[in-house]
Amino acid sequence: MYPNIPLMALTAGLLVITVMVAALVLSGTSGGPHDRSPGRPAKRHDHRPVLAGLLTGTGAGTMRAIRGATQADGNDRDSILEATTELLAEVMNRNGLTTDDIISVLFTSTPDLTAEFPALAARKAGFHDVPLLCAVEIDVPGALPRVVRLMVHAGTDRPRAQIQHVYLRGAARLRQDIAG
Ligand SMILES: O=C(O)C(=O)C[C@]1(C(=O)O)C=C[C@@H](O)C=C1
Repeated sequence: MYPNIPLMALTAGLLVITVMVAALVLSGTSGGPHDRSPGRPAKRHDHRPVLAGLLTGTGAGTMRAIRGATQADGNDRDSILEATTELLAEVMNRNGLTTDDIISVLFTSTPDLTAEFPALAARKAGFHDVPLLCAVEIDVPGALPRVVRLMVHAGTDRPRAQIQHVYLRGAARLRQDIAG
């Protein structure tokens, strides 16, 4: 009696497709990246964050965006790296994140900060395999000088209402409405 190889392959293929479709459907129904209901917590024994985690490629839950900003003391390498390192550490700590949870980080510097890329601070802090990008902020007349801003995308089980956005030093005045 020989095993029916084509039938076994077909069965295995159908099983894989079924699991993938189930994961997609479940992650889209609640707590997934397309969930527009603000702050709806996951159920106690909810398996959906795990499936969503598989889809985000991180250890956990839904992809969330976290904002932050700080002000460097001056346009020199040490000041930019020091301010950025502090900001990143606060974002990670206040939101209970590890580098495994991070999907990407986008930085901007005001046009007066040219001495160093803020991304270097992230690499020094261990974000080696995280996609990073730096850009120049819009040069709005009268805007706060020497500001490093960031946007972190991370996989997390926290509902959006519990995300802590971090504004430090002189940048604390920028978004008093959302700063944690
Ligand atoms: O959140 C900040 O860092 C701000 O300065 C505020 C603000 C905004 O108006 O929403 C302005 C400019 C930045 O590009 C991002 C956001």
